[in-house]
Amino acid sequence: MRFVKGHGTENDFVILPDPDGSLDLTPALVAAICDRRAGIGADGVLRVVRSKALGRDADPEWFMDYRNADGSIAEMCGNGTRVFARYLVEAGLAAPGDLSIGTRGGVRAVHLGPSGDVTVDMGAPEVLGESRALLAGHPHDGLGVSMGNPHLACAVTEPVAGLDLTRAPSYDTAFFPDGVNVELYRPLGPGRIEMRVYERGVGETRSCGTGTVATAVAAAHAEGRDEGTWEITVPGGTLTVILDGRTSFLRGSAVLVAEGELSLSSLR
Ligand SMILES: N[C@@H](CCC[C@H](N)C(=O)O)C(=O)O
Repeated sequence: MRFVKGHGTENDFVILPDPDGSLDLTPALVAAICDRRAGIGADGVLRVVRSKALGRDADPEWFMDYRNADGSIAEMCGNGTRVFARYLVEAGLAAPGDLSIGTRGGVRAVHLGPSGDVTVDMGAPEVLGESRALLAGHPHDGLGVSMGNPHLACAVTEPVAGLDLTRAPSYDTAFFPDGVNVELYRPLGPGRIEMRVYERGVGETRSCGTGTVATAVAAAHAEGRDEGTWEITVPGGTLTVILDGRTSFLRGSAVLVAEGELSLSSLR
């Protein structure tokens, strides 16, 4: 079957056009596609399917069926939504400008700007409360935030480049019964943050859209506010997050870099 490869600030995805929902996308197939040696390699898969084919008749025409690299399902993916929108427009399935995309986390309004940036209305963040992660034996206190999917955003004082993210952080499984994405962030000055992330179902990635929004929420919360604009630098680039007290916006680049034919029989 045809595939397209794309990324948003180096959070990379294999896009599988499956308009009628006929593909049997098992966790094992997703893991095989995302394998960086035996497959295409990616942080996740974006299946492009008509909402109607899934019985989601009230949703917009296109549904983003997002899967993590280990085959697990997540409620939402911010960078994935931006790359998905780029694909819809470049494939001629949606007009440039404003469009809506169905996700498990709800309908997301997207704007494709003339400069190449893609902005998503990520919805209202939900503050879950304080919790703690253990990273390479070191405790890190943070703020739990739901962006549809669960996050724990922990402030650190040292440069994030020096943190050991080679192993999964441990966390309070009673607080996060469905697992959690852990962000480590360092404020650099007004509206500027650097961040790294260990994603549930993936491992360390070079960017995480929902994670940057959760980080902005935690940074704002620490200052007793819920509004502002942040430039958040991740290993794969820089994303802009805007909080207006009601909703949140994520803005950044989204590019398609390759397309080809996937041998499903070999991968299976
Ligand atoms: N990279 C994504 C988040 C993907 C889902 C996450 N790993 C989870 O399991 O919740 C983003 O850009 O938001």
